[in-house]
Amino acid sequence: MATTVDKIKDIEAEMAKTQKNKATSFHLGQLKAKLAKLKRELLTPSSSGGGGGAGFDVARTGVASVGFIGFPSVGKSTLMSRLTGQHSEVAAYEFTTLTSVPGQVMYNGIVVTNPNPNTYPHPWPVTLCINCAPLQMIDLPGIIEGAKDGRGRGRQVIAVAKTCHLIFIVLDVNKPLTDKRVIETELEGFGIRINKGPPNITFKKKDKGGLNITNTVPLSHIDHDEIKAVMNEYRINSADIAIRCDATIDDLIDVLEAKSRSYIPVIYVLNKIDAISIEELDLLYRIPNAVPISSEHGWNIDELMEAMWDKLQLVRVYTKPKGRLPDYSAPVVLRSTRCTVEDFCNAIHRSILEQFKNAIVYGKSVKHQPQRVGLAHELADEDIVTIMKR
Ligand SMILES: Nc1nc2c(ncn2[C@@H]2O[C@H](COP(=O)(O)OP(=O)(O)OP(=O)(O)O)[C@@H](O)[C@H]2O)c(=O)[nH]1
Ligand SMILES: [K+]
Ligand SMILES: [Mg+2]
Repeated sequence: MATTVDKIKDIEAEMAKTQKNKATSFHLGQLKAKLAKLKRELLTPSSSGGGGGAGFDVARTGVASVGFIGFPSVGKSTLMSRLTGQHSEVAAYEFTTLTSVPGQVMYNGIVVTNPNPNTYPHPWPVTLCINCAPLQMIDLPGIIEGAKDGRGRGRQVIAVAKTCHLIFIVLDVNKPLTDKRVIETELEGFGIRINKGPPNITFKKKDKGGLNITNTVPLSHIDHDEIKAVMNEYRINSADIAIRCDATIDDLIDVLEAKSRSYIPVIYVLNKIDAISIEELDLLYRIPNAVPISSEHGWNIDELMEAMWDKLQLVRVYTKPKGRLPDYSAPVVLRSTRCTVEDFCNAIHRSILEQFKNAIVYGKSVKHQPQRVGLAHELADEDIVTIMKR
C-alpha cells in the first residue's frame, strides 16, 4: 500500500506537470485540497505515515516561550548559553544537541513611565521597571531538509516550535542564504505560518443553499471554479464564504485547515557575524525581521532581545493599590490576545473576580485619565490598574 508520503509525492508530481489555466483550475484546486489533507494526516501522530517516537516538549514556564530552529551547528546552543546562562552542549560537530533544553531569560526592558507629564497619560514620576518578564528559551536539536516528512527527528523538533510564541530561525551567515528558504519550507510544511496572521476569509458552513462566494477585493490568484473544487474535496456543499483579501488557494485551505495551522512570529537570527566583513554585514541588515549577531562574542544581543520583545507583543500592566504609588517592580504580563481586565484579575488570583466591582485605569487604553472600566476592557502596555472591590 502506498504510504502517505508516496501519495503526496504523486500529487506533487501531477501538479508540476499540469499547466495552470481556465480549463485546469478545477482540477488543480482539487489536487491542492487533496495535498493539504494528506499533509494533515502526516502530521497527526497516530497516522500510519507518522514518524512516531517520543516528543521533545518541555514544561512551559514564564509568560512566553521562544523556540530555536536551525540546521546543525549554526550556533543555537551557543546562543542559548549566552542568553540564559543555561548550559547546553556546544561542539563543532553536527547534532550535538539531542533533546530540547529549556532555559529562562529575564527581559530587562527599562520602562521610563513618565518622561513628560504633558504627553504621558498619568501623573506619577519617572520610574524604572527592571525585571519585566521571564521568558522561556528552548534550545532544540538541529533539523535537516526533509525534516517535516520524517527525516531525522525533525518532526518532533518542529512540533515543539509550533507551540512556541516566537521562533528564532538561527542561520549561519557563512552558509548560503538559500538555507533560510529551506527552513521556512520545512516550517510551512508543518502548518506553521511565519510572520503573518490568518487570511481575511470568513467561512460559515450551512445545511443547504449551496456555495455562496463573495469577495470584496478582486481575486487575481483564484477563480470561483477553483474554490468550488476545494470545497468539493472537503465535502462542503453549502456555505457562505466571504473573501476580503486577494487570497490564494493556499489561503483558503489554511482557513479550512485552521485547526492545524499556527501563526507564529519569527526572527531570523543571523549568527557568526564575527566571521564576515563589514560590507557583508551591511547586506544582512536589508533582510526583513533579521538580527545579525555573534553568539560566541555576544555581539548585538541587546538588539536581538529588543526585537524579541517587540515580536512577542506582551502587555505589561502595573498594579496600583488604592491610595498608594504604582508598583513598578513587578508588572503583570499578559499576551496581547488575552489582555482584558478579566485576564489581568485571573493572572493575579482567581478569587479577585468574586469581589470585583470595577477597575480604575491610567494609560494608553483609556480616553480619560483615569477611567473606570469593567471586566471586558482591553488593557494596553504600561497601563496602571487599581481594582475596586465590592
Ligand atoms: N565564529 C563563530 N562560531 C560560532 C558562533 N556561535 C557558535 N559557533 C561555533 O559553531 C559551532 C556549533 O555551535 P553549537 O552552539 O553547538 O551549534 P548548534 O546549532 O547548537 O548545533 P547542534 O546542536 O549540533 O544542532 C561551535 O564550534 C561553536 O563554537 C559565533 O557566533 N561565531
Ligand atoms: K554543534
Ligand atoms: Mg545545539
